[in-house]
Amino acid sequence: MQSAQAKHALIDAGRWLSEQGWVPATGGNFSIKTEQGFVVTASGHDKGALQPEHFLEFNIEGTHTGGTGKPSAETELHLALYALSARTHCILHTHSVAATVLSRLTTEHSLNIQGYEMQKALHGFTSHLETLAIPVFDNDQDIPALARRVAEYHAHTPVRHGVLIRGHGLYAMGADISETRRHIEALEFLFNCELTRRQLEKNA
Ligand SMILES: CSCCC(=O)C(=O)COP(=O)(O)O
Ligand SMILES: [Zn+2]
Repeated sequence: MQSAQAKHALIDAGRWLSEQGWVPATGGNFSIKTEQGFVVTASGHDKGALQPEHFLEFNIEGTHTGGTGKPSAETELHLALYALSARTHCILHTHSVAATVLSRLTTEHSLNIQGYEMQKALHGFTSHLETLAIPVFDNDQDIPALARRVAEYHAHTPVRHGVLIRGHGLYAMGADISETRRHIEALEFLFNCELTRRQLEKNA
C-alpha cells in the first residue's frame, strides 16, 4: 500500500472508532504497513479528526523516514507487534470503557472468552466452543519494557488477534485494515457481553 492511501484508510478508521466512543480525548494510535515500512499516527491528536499531516513514516527497523511532529508515544509497541508475525499489516489501538474495565477485572495474564458465536469473526475461529485467550499485560509508562514483555509472552503463547493493556486499552491486529477493524468490532462486542454477564451473575 502507498503511504497516502494508508493515511486515508487510517483517517477513515479513526473517524469510525471515534463514532463508536472507543478513542476518547486523544487516546488511541494507529499504524499500517506500506511499501516502504509503516505509517503511524502522531502523538496527542484527536484520533477521530486526523489529517494527512498527522502521520509519521518509519521503515520496519524503526528509523524515521518521513513526516513531522512527534510520533505516537506507543510507536515501539506497534513495531514490536509487527515483529511477532509477518501476517500483521495493521494495528489499531483503542481505549474503550469495556476493554479498560475488563482488563482491570482480569487478574490473570489472559482474558479467556468462550461460548459466543461472535468469536467466529476472529481469524482462525470456526466454533463458539473454542477458547479465545486475549493476553493481558500490566500497563507501563516504559513502552520499550512493555514491548519486551509482549515479545517474551509471544515466544511461549502466540499473540493472534490482539492484546489488552490493563487499565489502558486494546491493541488489535490483522492482515489488513478491514480485518483489524473487524477484530476490534468483534472483540468489543465480546468484551461487552462478558462485562454484562459478569455483572448479572454477581447480582443474581
Ligand atoms: C490520554 S491518552 C494517553 C496516551 C495513550 O495511551 C494513547 O493511546 C495516545 O497516545 P499518543 O501518543 O499515540 O497520542
Ligand atoms: Zn493508549
